[in-house]
Amino acid sequence: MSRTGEDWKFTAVITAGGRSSRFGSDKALALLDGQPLLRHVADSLQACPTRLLIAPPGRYTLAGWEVIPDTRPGEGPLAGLEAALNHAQTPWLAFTGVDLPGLTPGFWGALARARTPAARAVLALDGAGRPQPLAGLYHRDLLPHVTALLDSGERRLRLAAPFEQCVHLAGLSSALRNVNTPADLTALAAERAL
Ligand SMILES: Nc1nc2c(ncn2[C@@H]2O[C@H](COP(=O)(O)OP(=O)(O)OP(=O)(O)O)[C@@H](O)[C@H]2O)c(=O)[nH]1
Ligand SMILES: [Mg+2]
Repeated sequence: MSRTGEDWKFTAVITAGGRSSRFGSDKALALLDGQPLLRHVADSLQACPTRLLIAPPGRYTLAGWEVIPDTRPGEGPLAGLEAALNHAQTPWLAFTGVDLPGLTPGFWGALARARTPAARAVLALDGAGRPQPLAGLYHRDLLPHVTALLDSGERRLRLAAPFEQCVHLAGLSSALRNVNTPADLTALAAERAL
């Protein structure tokens, strides 16, 4: 798929308002192959015409990315998705977090090609066969549903789209390596050095 073709007309979103409590320092800035994790993720979405970083103003500098503050700070990535849906410039958002440095343009292209007319989310399955909601395509029609979830006290990102409106895609789990702890990062760096 062409990186400049029709399919790249997503609003790219990185939600980056977390506390990195398991990592112990800001994991977005932790280095892998000499680059911050945030940079790895951003590079996978650089072809998107609009790029949003949901984060406290002043926390990160990422050229070409517009910083949008959380409307519900500290309420988790589902709240980050709500803020992003409110600012969507396109029908579809490519939404992810700071801690999936294995994402690539090819990953997003595969999700784009898996969309169906009825789909409102496209999620890849991880190595255990579970949908990974932190690296997915979400349609802006989901905004009222996401707001209703948050208003009711729900915080689970995996509920952002009703199951029957989700497309699930196998075969992409290697892109979904998630860094939550320093040990996760050490293991990933060791594998990449092989
Ligand atoms: N916008 C926004 N993003 C969040 C929020 N909480 C977590 N995130 C992001 O969601 C993604 C996945 O979250 P986690 O892996 O739980 O990250 P975290 O909350 O920083 O880490 P822990 O404190 O260890 O759970 C990361 O990109 C976080 O920055 C929030 O309140 N607002
Ligand atoms: Mg968390």
